[in-house]
Amino acid sequence: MFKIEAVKFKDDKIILIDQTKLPLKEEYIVTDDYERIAIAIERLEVRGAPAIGVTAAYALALSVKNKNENVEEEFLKAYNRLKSTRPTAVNLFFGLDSIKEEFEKYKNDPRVYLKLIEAAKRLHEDDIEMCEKIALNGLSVFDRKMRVLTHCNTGALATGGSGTALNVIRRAYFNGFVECVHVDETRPLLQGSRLTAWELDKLGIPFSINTDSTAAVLMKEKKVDLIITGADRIAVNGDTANKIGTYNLAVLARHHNIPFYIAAPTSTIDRHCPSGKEIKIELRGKEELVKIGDCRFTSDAYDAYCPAFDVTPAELITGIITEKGVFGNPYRLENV
Ligand SMILES: CSC[C@H]1O[C@H](OP(=O)(O)O)[C@H](O)[C@@H]1O
Repeated sequence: MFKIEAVKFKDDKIILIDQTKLPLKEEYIVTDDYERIAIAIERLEVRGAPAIGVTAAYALALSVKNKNENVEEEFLKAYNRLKSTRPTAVNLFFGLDSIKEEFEKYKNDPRVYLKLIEAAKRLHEDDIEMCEKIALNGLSVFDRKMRVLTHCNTGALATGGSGTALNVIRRAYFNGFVECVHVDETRPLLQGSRLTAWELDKLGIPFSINTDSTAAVLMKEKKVDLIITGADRIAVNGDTANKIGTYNLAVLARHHNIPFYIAAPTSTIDRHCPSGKEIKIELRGKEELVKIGDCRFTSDAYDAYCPAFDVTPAELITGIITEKGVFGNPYRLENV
């Protein structure tokens, strides 16, 4: 069976499928250079909170490969460069800090590279296991065959494993609980119509793509029974940052009395973040709004506002599906 992997580590190289080229081309980036990985994260050639955390961990480990002098200096240079790539997804910092902790233990040990790679592989294996537990726990939110709407991409392309929200949908489908999936195209970078559609097609799960602005009428016409999206950072009180347009869905879901769930690993919970007010939202360049791929469709002289994420307040979230279970309101996630 076709296996989708956002990131692989083989023969001391990181292998990424270039997500900016999907679904029309399947091209790969193969490198051991952390700077190339930093650029890949910034360009969203690899994207999705857990996927960038795993990828950055491998890249940081590689920064000390074959280094015999100035090892700590090189490591910290790589750490700071990778840390600067994208500000919102907490998994990036979780991955980098996991490797940094390991480096502090082994920085004077000749086996330091091997130890850091082992730590990165453990992080990757944990992510794979987390994805399956989330999918299993997510089954509890289905009480019948349901039509599910999702936003952005939260499948294997967004993680080190089989995905979060889209993995819940996948497992529910193969357990007979999903009739079809409504896929928000997810402007401006179209992670839905390009990546989620590609994954569902490979899985043989029935879906249809809709513009983000069509989600409201799908709910009004009672064509949606459940909404599940991913997350990039979850505050202790349950406020959740996710792809821009998620907040819209949560407000609409409340208006139409439709259950709205977030699916994410507990590594996406920021225990130092009391509420959504403290979450830094990444602003992307207006190029991403005035072009699709290389095709410009409006003047670049116009101003544009392009936040990559928005924050959904906890009171609009029915439940948060994690590998440790499904949590509900009121959220107190500092010790999860
Ligand atoms: C499983 S995390 C997926 C999460 O990441 C996406 O953002 P981006 O494509 O910009 O990396 C989006 O917010 C998804 O929900």
